[in-house]
Amino acid sequence: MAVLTPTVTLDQEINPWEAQSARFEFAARKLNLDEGLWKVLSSPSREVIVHFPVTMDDGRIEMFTGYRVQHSQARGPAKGGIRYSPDCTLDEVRALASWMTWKCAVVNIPFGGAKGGVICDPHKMSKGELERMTRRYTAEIIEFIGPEKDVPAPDVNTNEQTMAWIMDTYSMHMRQTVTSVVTGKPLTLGGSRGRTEATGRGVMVACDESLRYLKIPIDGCRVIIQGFGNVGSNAARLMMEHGYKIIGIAEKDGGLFNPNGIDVHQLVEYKYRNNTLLGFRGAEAMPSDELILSECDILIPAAMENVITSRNADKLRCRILVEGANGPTTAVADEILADKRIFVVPDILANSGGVTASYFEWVQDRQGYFWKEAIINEQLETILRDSFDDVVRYAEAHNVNNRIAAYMLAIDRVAHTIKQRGLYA
Ligand SMILES: NC(=O)C1=CN([C@@H]2O[C@H](COP(=O)(O)OP(=O)(O)OC[C@H]3O[C@@H](n4cnc5c(N)ncnc54)[C@H](OP(=O)(O)O)[C@@H]3O)[C@@H](O)[C@H]2O)C=CC1
Ligand SMILES: O=C(O)CCC(=O)C(=O)O
Repeated sequence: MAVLTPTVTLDQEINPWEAQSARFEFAARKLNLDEGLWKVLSSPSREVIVHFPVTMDDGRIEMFTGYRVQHSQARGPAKGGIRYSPDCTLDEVRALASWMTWKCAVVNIPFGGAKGGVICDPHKMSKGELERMTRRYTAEIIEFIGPEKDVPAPDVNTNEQTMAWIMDTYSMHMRQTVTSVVTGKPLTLGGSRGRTEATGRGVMVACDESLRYLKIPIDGCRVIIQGFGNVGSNAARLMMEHGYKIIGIAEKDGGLFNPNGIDVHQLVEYKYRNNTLLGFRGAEAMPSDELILSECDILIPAAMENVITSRNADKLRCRILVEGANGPTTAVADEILADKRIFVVPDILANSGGVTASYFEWVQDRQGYFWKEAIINEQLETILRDSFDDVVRYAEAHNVNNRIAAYMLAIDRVAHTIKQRGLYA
């Protein structure tokens, strides 16, 4: 049975909220989920939309629109990143918030799900403009966030500096320093060792476990990665150091291909200096959309949504797809990948290393005691390996693919908590 009928329009197919809802409904039906719980879980519990002014460097006032959507707080405070993007929409943030609920449940950490976004083009803004925008956005949503309510983190185009501004703005309003209001902060402001690399590290663990499950050796395993930001660059570096061969890296302005492997350390250095991958001498230039269709063992989309759709899924030439990004594959494409027998590690499992390390950061901030990096990495890897195992065993037991298994496992855990709390009496 198809998760989403292939007769949907492309607009419907690439709407992230539709993509999330299609998988939720399919998994809920399989679970025979109680009708009331279905209603509770199929829409976010709170959607905040704010319009706010920012003084730009030239003295102009610009109005910005921001969102913070909380999907569920049943298992604990809502948790999830904030993204800055000109294409950010409410439906996208809704979907991302729901994916956070399922992701935290898959790795069994005590959080619900939320996500935030501001419509802006951060590449065209100065540091001062970004700081003023971040502080004003924080002030606008301040009553809805907090260590016990909703804990933001970095996502696309936000980073530890953004988190430092949010933490400082929140603390100014509370009249005391509250580090645990956000995660992904700089180390000196209550950040955690290992958080910056955590999502990439988790992606590597997902690749290791997939290979172990499929009985394929790691050494020389050929990998193509789309996106060379936080997730993509850290996954690429850690994986190269671990014996993988990174043969392709695709970014918005073009891709790089080298069948003998790209030196990721040199590429990180090059991008830092030039702010682009273009012109790097250690690989051939190749258009990004062509690169992600090239033959490889593992493809890792680690940039954005809707990269693999009904238009290109049948052209993929990878054996394993590990979703570093949120929502890179549409529900229609899922069916095509299943027909091609591509082994998929879904986003809510594959990129869960970030929120798992965020959980460690939140715990450390509240304890006021900071752990060594080796302990963080070890605990992160244990949680991710166990969660991978839970998902693939669930998939085998229920004869569903890994994505539906992850949704079923997560929905069941959240539903159980709601019933236990008696929220649904
Ligand atoms: N950061 C985290 O901890 C987590 C992130 N994720 C998800 O991972 C994905 C990437 O996030 P993150 O690495 O943090 O974001 P970043 O902003 O750090 O990096 C995104 C990268 O993707 C590139 N990119 C953007 N559009 C395209 C495109 N069309 N083709 C190829 N590359 C593109 C960007 O290039 P440019 O800068 O030129 O636009 C940038 O290098 C997102 O889906 C995010 O939600 C999931 C879990 C945790
Ligand atoms: O670290 C976090 O809290 C959330 C990261 C995030 O936004 C995500 O996993 O998509």
